[in-house]
Amino acid sequence: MENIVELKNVTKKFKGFSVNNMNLQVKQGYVTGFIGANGAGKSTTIKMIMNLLRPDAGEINLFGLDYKKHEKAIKERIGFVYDGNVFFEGLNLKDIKRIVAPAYKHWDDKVFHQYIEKFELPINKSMKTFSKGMQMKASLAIALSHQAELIIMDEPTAGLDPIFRRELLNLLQELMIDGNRTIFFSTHITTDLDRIADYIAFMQNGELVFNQSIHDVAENYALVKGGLDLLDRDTEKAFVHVHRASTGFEALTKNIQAVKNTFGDTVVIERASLEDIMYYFKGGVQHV
Ligand SMILES: Nc1ncnc2c1ncn2[C@@H]1O[C@H](COP(=O)(O)OP(=O)(O)OP(=O)(O)O)[C@@H](O)[C@H]1O
Repeated sequence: MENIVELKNVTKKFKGFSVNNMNLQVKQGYVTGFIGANGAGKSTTIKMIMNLLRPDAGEINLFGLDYKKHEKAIKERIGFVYDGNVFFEGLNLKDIKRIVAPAYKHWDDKVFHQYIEKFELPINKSMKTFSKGMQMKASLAIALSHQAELIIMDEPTAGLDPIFRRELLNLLQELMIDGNRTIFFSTHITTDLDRIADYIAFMQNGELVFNQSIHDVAENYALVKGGLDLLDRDTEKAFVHVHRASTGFEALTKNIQAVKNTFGDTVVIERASLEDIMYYFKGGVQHV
């Protein structure tokens, strides 16, 4: 099975916001980073993938199974790391483990204790005394202790200090070595993705803009700089969005070849970072 998560024409409407007709595939054996501005709909999508929120229309399959018939079998195979305390606040990790472990067929006590030690978490202290980073670590320790094939994380690096963030990225890389695991996670820290992501799914205003390999993103998107005299209604079509300044323009293209054909060497073409891409897509008029 190539796609471990598959959303087909998924729609979810809230007052003032909707996820529209979303089609998303998460490839097995790879790390997919899920990006988008605040309020783009990432958490809503993740909640639907986790069956914490029901779509109004469309289909969601995980491991080729649907939640209606296979909820337990699906959840068994997922490690979910959530930004926030999903556990009972008053409990300590020992109690939580006692509650959570029996729910998983493949719970591994030894692995759990290894992570608790590695993350330097107190096992007898109430979770309400944990810092945000400690709560994230606890959530991660549990997610990694039942041989999950798919790890889903909603902003796992938010609130972590830079050292643990780097350690976490290394750990995720290690987890990928056996080739059977898939990781899907949302983040605002796009530099983390340069380090570990194979695919980038980019969402804006409730719609998936693209889901491409990081290599294809680098091949397709670029920043273009040049003089204002080069711009007219036709040449501007080569761009997602153009910023004008008195000194010239800077624009994002999703078709480098078209830019080369149109402008030749009258413009400068530079690599676009994921932040550049998000920024320009947010900018307004889109020729997509
Ligand atoms: N239960 C709900 N009822 C009504 N509106 C909601 C609900 N949940 C989310 N929304 C709205 O849906 C939109 C998308 O929110 P969502 O949390 O999915 O965005 P996000 O991309 O995860 O943002 P962030 O990066 O800030 O976490 C927001 O406008 C939010 O207010």
